[in-house]
Amino acid sequence: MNKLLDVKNLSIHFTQYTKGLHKRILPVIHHLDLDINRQEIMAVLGSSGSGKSLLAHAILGILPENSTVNGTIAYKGEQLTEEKKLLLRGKEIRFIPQSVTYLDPLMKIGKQVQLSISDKKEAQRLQEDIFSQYLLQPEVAELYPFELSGGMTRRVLIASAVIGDSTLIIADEPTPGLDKEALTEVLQCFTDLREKGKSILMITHDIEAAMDIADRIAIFYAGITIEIANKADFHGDGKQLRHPYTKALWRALPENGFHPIQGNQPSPLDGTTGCPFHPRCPFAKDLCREQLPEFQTAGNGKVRCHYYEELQENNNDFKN
Ligand SMILES: Nc1ncnc2c1ncn2[C@@H]1O[C@H](COP(=O)(O)OP(=O)(O)OP(=O)(O)O)[C@@H](O)[C@H]1O
Ligand code: NI
Repeated sequence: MNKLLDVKNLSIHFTQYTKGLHKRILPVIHHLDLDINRQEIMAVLGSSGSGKSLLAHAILGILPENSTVNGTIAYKGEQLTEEKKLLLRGKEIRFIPQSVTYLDPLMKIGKQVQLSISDKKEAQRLQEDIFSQYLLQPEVAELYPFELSGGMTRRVLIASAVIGDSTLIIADEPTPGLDKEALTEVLQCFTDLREKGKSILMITHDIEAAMDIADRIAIFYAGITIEIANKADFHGDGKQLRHPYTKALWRALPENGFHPIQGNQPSPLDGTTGCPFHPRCPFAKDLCREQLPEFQTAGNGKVRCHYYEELQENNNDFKN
């Protein structure tokens, strides 16, 4: 079976208690769908707050206590239960966290990396090997997290995630703050890992990095997957792209004319009905305001838009 991970209709809400102990339910993710094949790099694109990190945390089983998850996550064809997540986390499924605060500030770097190796006898040797592979000087093992530069910290986080036998690597924003050279290095490291048979879920804001190395790209908007496209769909005038938001993201790139997108993504508390993009969509009709579109197969991708076929045909008239 080619499919490694299959997330269907995932929703997450948080239960909060406000002043006077009033209970409030905060629905932050509604309909996330995502699948990853073996030996594939799947990028997840979406603006801040669209639910990218929460999806990663749901797969890993590290969501906060006050969260409730619905929907299904299958791994290798079987339901990924909380017990299984605990068994696989840090072993078959590895995580490169978004925040460097995941490193223990009081533990030397070498020791921290060794913690992720199950064969304790081999831990030091493997850690030294991986450091040389990631161009980290042996002395780095003796440093504390605050002594590392941004680029070095990223490399340490990546090195500890790829050490040993993993099948799926989830990288949450692995590239911000890197200079061009370090960025190329990190992206190359991901394509090497794919060559070695691993699958990678790469969460990013960087559409260009995504297009550089991903096989497919999933686009999230306000906690909903609105499109899954092949890398090849991102070219020319964007005609192959299906959702108006994806088309708008494409057209906002400097090389495509820098057409900005007006407005903001709705917050979970706005109570926006229908398609979450409708307040910003120049093509929105009554149906878009009333009903959330189904996530449907469209060519070799998927889209959640009532009028995507019409839009694909009239791509050149696209205005925003
Ligand atoms: N513990 C929490 N309690 C309440 N709301 C939360 C919690 N964690 C996240 N959220 C909300 O869920 C939404 C999605 O958050 P998430 O961290 O997944 O976004 P993201 O796409 O990773 O954004 P960024 O690009 O900024 O990292 C946001 O609106 C966020 O405020
Ligand atoms: Ni995030």
